[in-house]
Amino acid sequence: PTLPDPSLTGVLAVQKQAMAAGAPGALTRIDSGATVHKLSMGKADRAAGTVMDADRRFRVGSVSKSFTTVVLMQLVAEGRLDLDAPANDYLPRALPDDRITVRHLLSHRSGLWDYTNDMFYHTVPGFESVRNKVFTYQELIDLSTAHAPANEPGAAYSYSNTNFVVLGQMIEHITGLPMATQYEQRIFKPLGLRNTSYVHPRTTLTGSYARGYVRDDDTTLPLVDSTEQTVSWAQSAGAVISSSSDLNRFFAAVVTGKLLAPEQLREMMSMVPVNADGTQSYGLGLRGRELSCGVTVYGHTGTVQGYYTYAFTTADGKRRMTSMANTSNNGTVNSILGGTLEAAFCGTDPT
Ligand SMILES: C[C@@H](NC(=O)[C@@H](C)NC(=O)CCCC[C@H](NC(=O)C[NH3+])C(=O)[O-])C(=O)O
Repeated sequence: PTLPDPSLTGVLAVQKQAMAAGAPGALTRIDSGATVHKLSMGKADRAAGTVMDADRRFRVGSVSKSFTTVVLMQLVAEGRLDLDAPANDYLPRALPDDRITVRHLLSHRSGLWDYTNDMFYHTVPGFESVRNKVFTYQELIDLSTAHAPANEPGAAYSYSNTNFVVLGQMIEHITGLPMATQYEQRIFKPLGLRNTSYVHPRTTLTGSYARGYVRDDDTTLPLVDSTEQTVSWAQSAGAVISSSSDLNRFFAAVVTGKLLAPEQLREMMSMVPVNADGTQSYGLGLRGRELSCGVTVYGHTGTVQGYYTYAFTTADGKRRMTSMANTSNNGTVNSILGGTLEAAFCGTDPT
């Protein structure tokens, strides 16, 4: 089906509402065939008064999970591991349950507790206590396995950062190479993603970037500049830095088979509904969203201190959109920002 044209007034209205709800700034980039739309407003740096622009780099949070998945699925294609084998076959230290498979980790069905639930129970104190910390994968996994699992392996979808920390440890254990090298050699370099990097545990962003501001649980308190952090609490689950242009190019490359063989792409895009009306689904390290105009888009969302991201493409890669607002711990901003999907892919206005 041909998609309606994007509604640029719709994107601007969504971004304006996101700012009214507390985001210092917002950016959106739509690539529709050869046409590029770049929309931005507000501030990239509140103290300096620097205006936002759509080319700035930012922390993408869980969109990193799709990058980690591509690396892992390439290893599957190379015969280095089997999706339905026990994860314990490929780890330096066994998880408590041998029934957890690699696929369970990729689809958030392992039941492994998400250690960030405790780590960030109090948003700003939790952030301040880890922002300069460097964790090993094992330390994060141990934080998780100190808790009972959320469900039996395979029994339910329960989103957990722990799953993708285990997958990062698994990839390094199998290949003997750091995730940074894997991302660079298998994705960043082949696709020419010059504004994408994995610099864990370095805390600074380079080049032109947006600063991020996390909101305190006490919303009467000022925003906290959360731009510099190791993101060691997330690593292969959330530490990639990228840009709207690079994320649009990445997801188009994924769905058009530039990074994965057909069998592995089919596995990654085999979606399971995760909400009551089935409009939201999860495949392997990939979110699916069915929009009001009947099109399903594929990609990932991201939430890291100071940054909300939506990065999605149509199944044929012809239209893709990345949207970011530089605040977090503000559910209103996050759900408002999701309105850019409707504007970009269905041409609707949020009026
Ligand atoms: C949901 C999202 N997940 C991610 O991007 C991962 C990497 N982020 C998180 O798990 C949230 C960490 C806390 C953020 C903090 N929140 C709190 O501290 C809450 N007390 C904040 O909002 O800055 C996804 O998959 O789409």
